[in-house]
Order: sequence, then C-alpha cells, then structure tokens
Amino acid sequence: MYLFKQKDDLERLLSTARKQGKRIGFVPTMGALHQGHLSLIAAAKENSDLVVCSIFVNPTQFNDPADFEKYPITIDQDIQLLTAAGNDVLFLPSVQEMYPKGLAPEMHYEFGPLETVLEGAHRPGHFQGVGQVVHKLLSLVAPDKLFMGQKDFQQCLIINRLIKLLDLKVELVICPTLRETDGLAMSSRNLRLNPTERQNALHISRALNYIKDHVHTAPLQALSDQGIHQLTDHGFEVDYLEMVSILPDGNISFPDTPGNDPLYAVVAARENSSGVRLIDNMQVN
Ligand SMILES: Nc1ncnc2c1ncn2[C@@H]1O[C@H](COP(=O)(O)OP(=O)(O)OP(=O)(O)O)[C@@H](O)[C@H]1O
Ligand SMILES: CC(C)(CO)[C@@H](O)C(=O)[O-]
Ligand code: BAL
Repeated sequence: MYLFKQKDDLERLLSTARKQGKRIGFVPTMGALHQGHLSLIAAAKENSDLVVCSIFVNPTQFNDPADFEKYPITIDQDIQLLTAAGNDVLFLPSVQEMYPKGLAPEMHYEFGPLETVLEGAHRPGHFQGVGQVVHKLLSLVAPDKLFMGQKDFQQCLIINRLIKLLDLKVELVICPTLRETDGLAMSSRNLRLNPTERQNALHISRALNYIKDHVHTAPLQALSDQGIHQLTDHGFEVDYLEMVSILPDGNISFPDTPGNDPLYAVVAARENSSGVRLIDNMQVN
C-alpha cells in the first residue's frame, strides 16, 4: 500500500493511474477504522481499479472541542487493517497540508434546509466543515466513485448536494451500516465506551428496532416519544429521535404517517456516563 502525506505525491500517482485508464474509488474517513470502514474499502475494490482511503480528523467539522480532542486515533492499526484489506493508497495529511491558509472557511456552501435540521441543528457549522474538507478531498482525488456509509444518513444527503453544487462527475455509492452482532452500529466513537457503557449503548439500536416492530400499529409521534423515553430511562440525553423520509429534491421530510416512501428512524443521543454522542438510523417500513 502506498502511504502519502503530501497532496503533490498523491496527485502524481493518481495522474499516472488515470492516464492508464484506471477507475478510482475513494473512501474518506477519520480513522480508528472498524469493519464498517473496511466494508466501504471492499465495495470500492469491487467497483474500481485503484482504491484511495483518506484518514483525516477534520477540525472544521467539530463543533464540540472535547469531541475533537477525544476523537480516537489508532493509526498503526489502521495501516495494518488497510494493508490486509488490499487498499491501494492511504492519504494521511496533516492539518497544515489540508488547510494551508488556516481553518477559516474559504467559502460557504448553500445546502439549504438540509443543513438546519437533525445533525445540523445540534452541531452548528458541522456540515459546512464536512463540505470544506470533502470539497478539498474530491478536488484532489477526483474519484470516479465515492463510497460512504448510510450510518451517516444526513451526511450522505449533504454530499449528494455538494456534488450537485460543484457539478462534479463523481458517483456517490451509499453502503449499508455494519453492526456488531448485538446490533450496535459500528462507530469509531464506540472505542471511547467502557464495557458497561458499551452495553448501555445497545439501547440505541433497540429503540430503532422497537419502532420498526410497531411502525404499522402505533402513531409515529407516539413511537418516537416511546423511543426517546427508552433512551432517557437508560441514562441518555437524546438530541433527536425522528421519523423522516427523503424528498425528491434531496431534502428531509417529517411525515406524520408511514406512506409508500422509505421511512427512517434517525437518532442522536449522548450516553451520559461516557459523554459519548452516537448516531444511528434504520429504515422502519
Ligand atoms: N457502521 C458502519 N457501517 C458502514 N459504514 C460506516 C459505519 N460507520 C461509519 N461508516 C462510514 O465510514 C465513513 C467514515 O466515517 P468515520 O470515519 O466518521 O467513522 P465513524 O465510525 O462514523 O466514526 P464516528 O461516528 O465515531 O465519527 C463514513 O462514510 C461513514 O458513514
Ligand atoms: C466524510 C468525512 C471523512 C469528512 O471528514 C467524515 O465526516 C466522516 O468520516 O464521515
Ligand atoms: N462520521 C461523521 C463525522 C463526525 O461525526 O464528525
């Protein structure tokens, strides 16, 4: 596996690969890799000739400084996992390499109402930060396909919109959420949970499964209220637990009743004893 820390070195290799007609697949991450990330690498390998993974804990998307400071970093293990998974190129830039002009926004992205609901409402500025870094990464890698996880439900919609705003040719491939055997969505932040907190975190996917089991027999509002109660009863602070659909224009709607469109329960909750904020979502109809 090639490991590049400088944009120039990465660009040189990619330019040669493109001249050879290779299709480039790209998997951006923040590291502390788990099987969920590796499933994206596997999907990229199946659908591309050259797979690039980036690991960069992007400071501009963290609204909570403590979350940034405590973000897990396991770079040696990440390199081993990527090598074993047959990843071709790892891009591991510094903050200076990604933001040579400093962290102040260079531009504002017009994401519209998508930016002000759910994650956007609870993490102000988060999606502008995601937009900044993904814009830079896509300009650099210029992949044919971009692989991202459904676990970050709203992020997928934001990136879809970013691709349209910038009129990029890249195809966004959304991959399913990988879960631990007991149902907990794999997440780098799970590493910050001790065994008791890790066990408690299971209540997130339980609440989503409860909603899925009752979606045709109870009003949606009652189900989200029940899900919120289940979580607060187990020591969570719930930022949101909502039932949503995706509108044809890529925005999010909040239906009162299940219709024909896919309906998703989306949740963000802080496990209070650890202070770790986790997100998850599940199609419930
Ligand atoms: N359980 C999972 N299954 C599939 N893809 C995932 C999973 N978790 C994360 N991803 C995807 O991996 C990519 C990189 O995400 P990231 O590095 O932030 O990992 P993460 O586990 O989501 O970390 P955290 O949620 O703690 O920030 C994103 O596209 C994300 O949606
Ligand atoms: C897309 C991303 C790599 C941008 O920093 C990050 O938000 C993530 O890991 O989901
Ligand atoms: N996986 C989304 C990145 C973040 O939480 O900042």
